[in-house]
Amino acid sequence: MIEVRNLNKEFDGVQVLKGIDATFENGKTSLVIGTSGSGKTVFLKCLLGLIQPEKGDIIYDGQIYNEMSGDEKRDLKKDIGMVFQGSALFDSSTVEENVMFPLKMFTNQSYEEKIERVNFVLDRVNLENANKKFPAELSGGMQKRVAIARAIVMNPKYLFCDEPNSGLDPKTSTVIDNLIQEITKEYNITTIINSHDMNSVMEIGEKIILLKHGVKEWEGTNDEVFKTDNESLVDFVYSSNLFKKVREAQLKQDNSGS
Ligand SMILES: Nc1ncnc2c1ncn2[C@@H]1O[C@H](COP(=O)(O)OP(=O)(O)OP(=O)(O)O)[C@@H](O)[C@H]1O
Repeated sequence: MIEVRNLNKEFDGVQVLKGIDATFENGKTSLVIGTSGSGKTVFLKCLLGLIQPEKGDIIYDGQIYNEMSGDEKRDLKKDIGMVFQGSALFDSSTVEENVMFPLKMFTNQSYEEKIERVNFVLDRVNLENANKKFPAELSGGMQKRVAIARAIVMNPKYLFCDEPNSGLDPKTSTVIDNLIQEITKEYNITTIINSHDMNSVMEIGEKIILLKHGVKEWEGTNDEVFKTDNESLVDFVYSSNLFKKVREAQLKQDNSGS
């Protein structure tokens, strides 16, 4: 579980995160949504320890980040898996080498132990025969699977994904979303996804946090999205005509049922 309390971050006097409070539970897929520039990436970078907030606490399973020793912070890094926007694979390394990288960085395992774990996670993301391929030989969806395999190879407690569907077609996006959600439940991971993909919101948003100009504007589940009166959320969702129609149909159905 990750708890965020009164998180504040500013750059050159401009406040980009304004007193964010949030709780992210393990075994659940939480989405942080919001328009471009709303503060999603800065928020994720604060959680990753890449940016130091001026004020507020980030608490990982009861441990306050700012009170951790250097060793504890290093240990925490091993517990965090990250899927970057655009996959961020090493182009000149094979799939196997890409996925093995964190094990080489953080463990003293033998080659046999490492390759056993690599094969296990590749199998888990349905990439059994891709060990010796290079990223350029794979489709965008397959590259994303490799990125997920690499993110979970250390058996993380926390999984952060920055726009995991960017560049993917809607069908492949859904497959990747479902894979992330399945893995989250299977291994009881606390998963936080930055997204502006409404499909993802509706498909896997067990908890959704809407940021607007650095403020937490709304919080709820995917079931609650279409019933909300929150203007900012409606504005965000209504930018897609498809969802506008779905909401109208949903409200009509609810009204006729009551
Ligand atoms: N290192 C930085 N220095 C100065 N300003 C920054 C820095 N990083 C982010 N910002 C500013 O913080 C605000 C929030 O940016 P952020 O990247 O978190 O938005 P976002 O919601 O992730 O947008 P997008 O969906 O486009 O990725 C923006 O106004 C941005 O210009």
